[in-house]
Amino acid sequence: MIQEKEHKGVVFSCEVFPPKRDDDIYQIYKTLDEIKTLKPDFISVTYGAGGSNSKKTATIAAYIQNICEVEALAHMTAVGMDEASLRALLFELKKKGVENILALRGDKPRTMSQEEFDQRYFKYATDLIPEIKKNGDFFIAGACYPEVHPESKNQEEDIQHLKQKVDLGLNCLITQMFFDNNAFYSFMDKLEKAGIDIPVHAGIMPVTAAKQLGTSVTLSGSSVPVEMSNMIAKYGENPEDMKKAGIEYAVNQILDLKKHGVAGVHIYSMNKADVTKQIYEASF
Ligand SMILES: NC(=O)C1=CN([C@@H]2O[C@H](COP(=O)(O)OP(=O)(O)OC[C@H]3O[C@@H](n4cnc5c(N)ncnc54)[C@H](O)[C@@H]3O)[C@@H](O)[C@H]2O)C=CC1
Ligand SMILES: Nc1nc(=O)c2c([nH]1)NC[C@@H]1CN(c3ccc(C(=O)N[C@@H](CCC(=O)O)C(=O)O)cc3)CN21
Repeated sequence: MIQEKEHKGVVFSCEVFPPKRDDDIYQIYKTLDEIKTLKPDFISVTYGAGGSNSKKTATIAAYIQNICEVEALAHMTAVGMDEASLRALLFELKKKGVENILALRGDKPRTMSQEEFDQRYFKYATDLIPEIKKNGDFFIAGACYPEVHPESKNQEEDIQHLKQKVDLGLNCLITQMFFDNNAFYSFMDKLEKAGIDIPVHAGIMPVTAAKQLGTSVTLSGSSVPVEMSNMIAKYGENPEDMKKAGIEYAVNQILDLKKHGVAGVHIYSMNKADVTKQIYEASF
């Protein structure tokens, strides 16, 4: 199980996603074999929209936990689940030796109608956490939003909901990606005022290709600082230079976060072992 308290220094973790095609599973194992040499404190695995990938998430998490011998954090999204499917998935994870879960509400899957989404069984991550606790002794992480969740009216409301989530017994938080560290620092001040004192891991997305930014911003609503748009304007057309600049941007973010006493850094690796390795080596 992830043991935050015993950890000395800044916790380092990263994130992979299950391949879309079943026959690409060996590629992700190869990626994980490379990432594990960095000895991350944990590696998280995303969960396919609506549960289509839940088997793959559990399989990959088991590989991380049992073959790589790195703590695996399995993402779990409530949106397509009910009590029975949740229990079955928890049973499956337990059986595979996976003890850490990122409890998420989840995005609306493309294949789900708005009506189905509105009538979902678990409304929020807050509904999912007690169900997980009922079914075993898991380490539970949650998501948080330095620049406010896109569906929230304002930051006060968003932090109130976050406080409810934390009070249900979360062990740590992982932030949505952000490109402006000041957004994170001001968020952390507000969390302290709200009495939220569990470790917060800063989510860093290396933007190593210009087209990546569009998808990321659509998902997160994160603001793009002028340094980043300048970087894309300057290097966007040249893949090699863009990759270098994107890595450098992430490294600078991390070095500054460490100076400010961040508890952990979570790299949205996007299955790119070489990018993750370069960032790790330059910043840890
Ligand atoms: N896979 C990942 O690593 C990450 C995924 N996400 C995605 O972000 C989205 C949101 O997921 P979560 O943060 O888990 O959702 P959440 O359920 O904690 O919050 C979603 C929205 O509902 C509001 N809310 C929360 N609890 C509420 C309550 N009890 N009553 C009324 N409103 C409430 C929040 O303020 C927020 O606007 C999902 O689409 C998730 O998949 C976000 C960050 C990381
Ligand atoms: N709203 C939201 N949903 C998520 O699933 C999510 C977040 N936010 N924020 C944190 C991480 C980041 N995640 C991401 C970020 C980017 C892509 C993305 O760019 N996907 C592309 C291509 C991926 C590739 O093959 O390189 C896609 O077309 O799916 C996917 C998941 C998953 N997580």
